[in-house]
Amino acid sequence: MSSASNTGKGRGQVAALARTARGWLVASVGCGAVSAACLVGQFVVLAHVVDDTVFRGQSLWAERGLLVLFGACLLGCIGARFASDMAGTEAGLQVVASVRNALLRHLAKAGPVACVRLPAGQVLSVVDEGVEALEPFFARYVPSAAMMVMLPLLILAVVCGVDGWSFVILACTGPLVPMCMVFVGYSAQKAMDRQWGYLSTLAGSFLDALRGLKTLRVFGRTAGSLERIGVLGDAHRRATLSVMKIAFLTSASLEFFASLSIALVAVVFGSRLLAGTAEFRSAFLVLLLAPEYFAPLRNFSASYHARQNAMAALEQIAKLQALPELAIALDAEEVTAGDHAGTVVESLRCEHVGAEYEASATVLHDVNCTFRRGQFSVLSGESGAGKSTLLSVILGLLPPSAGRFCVLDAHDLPALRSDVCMAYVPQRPQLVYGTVADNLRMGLPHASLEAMREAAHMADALEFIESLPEGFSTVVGERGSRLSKGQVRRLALARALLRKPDVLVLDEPTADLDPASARRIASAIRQCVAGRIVIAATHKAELVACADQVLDIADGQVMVRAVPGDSLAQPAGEKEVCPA
Ligand SMILES: Nc1ncnc2c1ncn2[C@@H]1O[C@H](COP(=O)(O)OP(=O)(O)OP(=O)(O)O)[C@@H](O)[C@H]1O
Repeated sequence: MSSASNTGKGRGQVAALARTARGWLVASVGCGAVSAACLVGQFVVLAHVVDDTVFRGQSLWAERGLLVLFGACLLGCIGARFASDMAGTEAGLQVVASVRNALLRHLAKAGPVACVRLPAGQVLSVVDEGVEALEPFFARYVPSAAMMVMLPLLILAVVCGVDGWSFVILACTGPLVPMCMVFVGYSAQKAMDRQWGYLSTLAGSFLDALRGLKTLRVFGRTAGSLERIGVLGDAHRRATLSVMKIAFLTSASLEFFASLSIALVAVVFGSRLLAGTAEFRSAFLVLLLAPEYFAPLRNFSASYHARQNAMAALEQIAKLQALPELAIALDAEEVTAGDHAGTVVESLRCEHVGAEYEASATVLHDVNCTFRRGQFSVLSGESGAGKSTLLSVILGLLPPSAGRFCVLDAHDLPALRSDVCMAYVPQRPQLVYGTVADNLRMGLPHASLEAMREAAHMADALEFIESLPEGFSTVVGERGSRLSKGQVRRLALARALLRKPDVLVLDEPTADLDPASARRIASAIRQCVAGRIVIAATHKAELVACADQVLDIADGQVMVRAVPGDSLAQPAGEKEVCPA
């Protein structure tokens, strides 16, 4: 993508973001204007008072009116500057909060299928540091950019009325600063982009190393991984240093121009004062104003790297925002049993459904099948056949690329997806750092202990939970590291059952389990079938043996296998075929 189109996009994004905190930004710039006016007023009054008392023999008492005015301007300047800073900070914080919320909402809509297209480390660093980088842009850069225009123009106007030579010197040297900023801006932006690239890769590598510590250690690759992280850290340090170098060089060149210009004004005025062709009041006022003419330019330069940083961050944010919204939007995400009274989901139906992750790489095509209430359906097939893909379509995480997936209610009428209480046990269940109860309540936030015990009992997890040192209050460790794989799986099943779902979707629910545990889980699943739709993807014979319907997936197509004693001919949930 060309840098011009990037810049255009960046400007569009900035304008859209500025609208979210427009009030505070206007307040910040407005207060900045008041402080600029007070500052100039204060110096005009001071020059008057000093001239009157030192050269015109006036007493301070005679100047009391001007002294009060000076005090008022001083206080007004301090107060307005404080208010401007506070309003700018508020604007920055508001933008950060709104961008982060929007980004998180978008990631939720993109869903897990789209989110895995970017490395987790990158997503993490953008949502964290990337969004934070917008705060100094709106809190400092935007107000200082406004101030850089207002205060120098005001000073130029005053100086123009006081002394022509000084006006010419300031008017000629002032624009050198923004020109210098534009010149260094391009190389600074490149350095910033490089810095962001290293930060994202570093965050991703660190996360991968933490997750795969066990494997790295067994393979003897811990040192190699640490070395790689070290190299990346070093590259990030160097990129940061080059950014700082540009920032320091910019401010040094600015200082040079400012000092040169002020010295020139002083020398020109000094020589004219000596020659008696200029008066003290004007010279004093111009010398008071000259440093203030450059101060906002200096502040602007100091905050310029905030702009570069924000532009680099916006580019990363745009990549996250470009993730497609694959997950079906469920407004009623907190749907639980009872919330959808009146709708009893009778069946789920795939009609000529196709599924793909990337265009032209179809995983499933022309899938026709029905999942009925009170029926346990098993998706079977070789690894990579597309079982999890079909589950993603059913869960609404991947929209069908062809055909349609529909939900039918008790009257065989289409029901809204958001009316359906679904629960899911993924192939690799995720537990959070917290207690057993915390993890169960992710399924149903205010579940009672009794409800949790009941769900745990159904999932064959109650016995092991009660044998833990603190029962339901035992901390499970990072991603359930203090539990066995089988215990994690049973806990995840209990979490799903706690929701009392209409539709229970399970991906390899008996993986990692010994035959006895697998049979117990199969039997537990079988017990849940009454009154709900249960669908599992599995390779395991003990689950296939429990099924009312087996769907074989091969070559992207689904074949319904005949099962002896099909549940259509048998009352719901009463099948007892789980092997002992
Ligand atoms: N997020 C993804 N992006 C791109 N391709 C994917 C993604 N997930 C799966 N695939 C591809 O889709 C195909 C089907 O994968 P899927 O996970 O559905 O198979 P599966 O039958 O569940 O396999 P397993 O039994 O090993 O879990 C595979 O070729 C896989 O490489």
